[in-house]
Amino acid sequence: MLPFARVTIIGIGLIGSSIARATRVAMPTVRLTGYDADPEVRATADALHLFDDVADSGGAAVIDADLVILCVPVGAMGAAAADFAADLPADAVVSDVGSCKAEVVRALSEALPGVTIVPAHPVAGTERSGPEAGFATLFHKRWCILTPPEGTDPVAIERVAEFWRRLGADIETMAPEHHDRVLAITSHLPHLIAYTIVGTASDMEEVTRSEVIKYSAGGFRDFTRIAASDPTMWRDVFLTNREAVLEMLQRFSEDLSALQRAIRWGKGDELFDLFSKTRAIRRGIIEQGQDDPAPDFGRTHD
Ligand SMILES: NC(=O)c1ccc[n+]([C@@H]2O[C@H](COP(=O)([O-])OP(=O)(O)OC[C@H]3O[C@@H](n4cnc5c(N)ncnc54)[C@H](O)[C@@H]3O)[C@@H](O)[C@H]2O)c1
Ligand SMILES: O=C(O)C(=O)C[C@]1(C(=O)O)C=C[C@@H](O)C=C1
Repeated sequence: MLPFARVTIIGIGLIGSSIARATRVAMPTVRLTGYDADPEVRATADALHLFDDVADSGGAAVIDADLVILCVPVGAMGAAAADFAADLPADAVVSDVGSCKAEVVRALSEALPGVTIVPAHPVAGTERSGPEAGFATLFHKRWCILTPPEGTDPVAIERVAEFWRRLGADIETMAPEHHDRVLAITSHLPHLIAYTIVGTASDMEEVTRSEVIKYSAGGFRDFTRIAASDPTMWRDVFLTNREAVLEMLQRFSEDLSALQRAIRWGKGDELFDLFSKTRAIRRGIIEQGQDDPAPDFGRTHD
């Protein structure tokens, strides 16, 4: 049996449009409705036939939904939920895909008192955004982390888990605060480093813009991909997951200073030991089959 029959997606960007595409493939009889605050995005979603219906208000979009998934930037979750709260059916389950969870859980619980909320985070994405950037296989073999508040109906949790399993994801459940600390180091800090390194390189007088482009075939190129990620999304992530990111940044700065000292004093053994350890970590990730599959999964550009 299908976990949900009428699914509404609020926010039709990379993630919202990927969920719509993946649902079409995995659960073709599900009735899909979409809504986005931006009328141009709604028109594009219509033209791409991503949904059975593209509604022109949040309320109209949720009126007969049994699952509503918020796919808006984390700083907009509370307002987007408040927008449809009055029209939400009493038995609907609300979920989201936000990249940080504690603050989103708080904002959704405040906007939707008494509603069953099962927050989720598919740990899958690209640097692109908007409805044209999505693709149906984005969630294949990727983690989807559920962070339900204590006391959430276990049946609702299992239905949301099953929905994501059908989109190809593997499920993990954890507390929102734990999620935010883990993702601060594995996702948020790497983005901050990429934004910094690309910004620094382009600011340096002797490294002109054209040289940055010309010599970016190596490691730097990987950083430029990450640093091309959506500015609104990432501004919201850093402001929303502030404490965990600052904690990880402090730890990272200390480790960076230790490396700086090792280079200054010619401590080759220290450098070699660290680089050997990190090489083993990368090999472990590949052996577990968790290497980034996205390049094979529908990207049309790099
Ligand atoms: N991009 C990724 O790699 C990735 C991965 C996992 C999770 N996420 C999370 O998914 C969410 C969406 O990210 P995305 O990459 O799809 O962004 P996106 O920019 O591609 O799409 C977001 C859409 O939300 C719409 N929107 C903004 N405020 C709204 C509101 N109040 N009501 C209705 N629509 C509104 C925007 O118009 C936009 O079309 C974010 O919370 C992000 O943290 C992103
Ligand atoms: O591959 C990328 O482009 C991503 O940044 C994806 C990524 C990540 O950091 O892993 C980014 C943010 C999300 O919340 C989940 C996934």
